[in-house]
Amino acid sequence: MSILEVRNLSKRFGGLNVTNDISLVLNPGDRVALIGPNGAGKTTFVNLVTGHLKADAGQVLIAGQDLSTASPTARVHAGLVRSFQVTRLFPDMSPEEHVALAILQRLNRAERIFGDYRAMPDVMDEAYSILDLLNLTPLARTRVSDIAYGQQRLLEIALAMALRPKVLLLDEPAAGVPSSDTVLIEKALDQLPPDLAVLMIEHDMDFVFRFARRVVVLAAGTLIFDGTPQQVAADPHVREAYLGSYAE
Ligand SMILES: Nc1ncnc2c1ncn2[C@@H]1O[C@H](COP(=O)(O)OP(=O)(O)OP(=O)(O)O)[C@@H](O)[C@H]1O
Repeated sequence: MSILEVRNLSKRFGGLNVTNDISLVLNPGDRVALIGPNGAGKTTFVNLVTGHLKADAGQVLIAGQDLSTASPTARVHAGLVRSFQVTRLFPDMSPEEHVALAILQRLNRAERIFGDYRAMPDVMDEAYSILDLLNLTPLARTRVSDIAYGQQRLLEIALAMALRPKVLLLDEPAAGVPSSDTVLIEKALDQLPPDLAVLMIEHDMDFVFRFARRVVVLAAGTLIFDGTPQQVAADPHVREAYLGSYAE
């Protein structure tokens, strides 16, 4: 069964068709890059899928459940999780604290947030398995303000993983990261659970070609291509709409 199914999703802003009858299916284990020129409607599409924007028409099914009118929180509970943004991290807190608190929140034990989570072995075990997954264990007790930006971005993904996603939505995970550190992000993404479906908005085409096994292209609100990275580079419509000089 597909883990995310988007059917005929549409959204207009004033006279502009920002999302034009888009359908998309993600299966467990998919690694999909969502690309398109600036203003193509990528962010809007993701906001419609997460429920942060209301669609004019269409359906969103998560693990077979129709959640088209459900709140963003209900969609998170169903397994659709978007990575947090660095701007939402607390500079004085450590990665360990961030991840432990995210786990407590998921477990509805947030009332114990001010208790000592270090005395909760289940929370600590899970926190460290997530920190390990993202290669953050050596920095577990360092203040976020003292860790490199690339590792802060990994912490965003760690927080999303603490919510036990079935589908993980990533918004340009390597944006702003110095090129010397993008390999850290790539390595960590390679370690994500194989049955997790990942949909990533990404502009960096080198990154896309290394990460994605499937590429979806939006142009002017319309899905114009869904195929392999090898096919995308050769598709004349994509070249015309987007890749331009990159594909030459
Ligand atoms: N709240 C809004 N009200 C009106 N128009 C909007 C709104 N949000 C986005 N738009 C317009 O919808 C179009 C798609 O924007 P969107 O941000 O989804 O594109 P994008 O592909 O994510 O772009 P980028 O790569 O630059 O982030 C743009 O023309 C944008 O100006």
